[in-house]
Amino acid sequence: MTLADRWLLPDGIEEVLPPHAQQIEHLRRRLIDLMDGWGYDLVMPPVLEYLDSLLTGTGKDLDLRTFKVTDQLSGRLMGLSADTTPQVARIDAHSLAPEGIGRFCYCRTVFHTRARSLLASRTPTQIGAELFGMAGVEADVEVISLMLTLLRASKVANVHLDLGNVGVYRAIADQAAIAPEREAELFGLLKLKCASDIDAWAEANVADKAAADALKVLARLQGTVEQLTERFEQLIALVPATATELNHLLDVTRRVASRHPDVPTCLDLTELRGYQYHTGLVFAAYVPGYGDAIAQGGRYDETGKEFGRARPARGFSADLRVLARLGEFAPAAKPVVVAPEVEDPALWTLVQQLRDQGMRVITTRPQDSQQAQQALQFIDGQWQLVEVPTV
Ligand SMILES: N[C@@H](Cc1c[nH]c[nH+]1)C(=O)O
Repeated sequence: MTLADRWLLPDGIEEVLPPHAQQIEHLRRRLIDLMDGWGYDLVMPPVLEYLDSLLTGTGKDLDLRTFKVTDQLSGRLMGLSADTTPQVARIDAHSLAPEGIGRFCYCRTVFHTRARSLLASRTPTQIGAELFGMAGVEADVEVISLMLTLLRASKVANVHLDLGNVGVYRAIADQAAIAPEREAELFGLLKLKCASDIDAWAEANVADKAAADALKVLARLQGTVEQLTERFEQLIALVPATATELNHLLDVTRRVASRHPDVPTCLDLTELRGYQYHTGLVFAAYVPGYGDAIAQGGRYDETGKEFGRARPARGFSADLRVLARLGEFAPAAKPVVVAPEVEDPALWTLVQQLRDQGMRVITTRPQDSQQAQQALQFIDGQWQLVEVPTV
């Protein structure tokens, strides 16, 4: 290993330097405060815990994405958290188990063995919110509105929203009686959104004619509410069990559109989310020029059951560093003052006062003070704040 190799960071793992680190930290405070204003309590789940509880109720995707280590104390396998959502579900079901509605938010680093996409980090700073114990359209509208408000506060421009519903797929898959070992194939094809391949797969693998036709319709369910109304009706005629979730999707879409008329909204029923714990409505926000969702979430009513308490659950997550990079959020710059390196109690007191007032006071030699707008100087027997002439 050469000296240069020793300094190399692994692929997908990065350090954040000034001024970006401070910008991200300011954005974090802004967004946590914002979620606090919506009644969401901050939680800090452990970064490392037993694998069993970390992966309860989640799909293979999250398992593959989780770094595993052996605990020297218990000999059991532990995992580094790759997603905060199941941990917050555990907090809601078990650690806190609030009587009424539970609203929680978080912001911390999670770890991925493989990045989620070519653009993503392997150590994203996951920020998000989870809402428990509230069912119905209002709950989905609240969570989506909070996500869009966070994106606006991050000053991310031109956001558009995609909405889907995993429950619709599930209803069709149930009627089609797809063998579990074949389901991954279909999932893969839907992810690629290639309608002709899905048609061929349905013909070859699904005996129930209505369910096979429904899969073909599903493969083409991408567009606006107006464009898809007729196909929704076709789908309900083929698989009546899809009706509840499709109508729910339409309700949520209309309510979100009326609250956020500036955010273009599209439906995409082939969007099935990666971690496979979602059970109903799913959504994701995109911006032009970034080929990946910048925030995503959905409903996952089953996860709490694994921890002894099933109740309605939905939430969203984003990578704070992506929001800071794509958004225009800029914290107000603090005034910079330089103070000379002189040991004088009067100067020390004044420096502390100015720092308490929110100024950035740097003790330095005058010749090192290029970035300062003001300086403390000893004039007429006392320390005074003077403007530094800009050159
Ligand atoms: N944690 C999920 C998003 C989510 C939060 N809550 C529900 N879904 C993700 O990162 O994809």
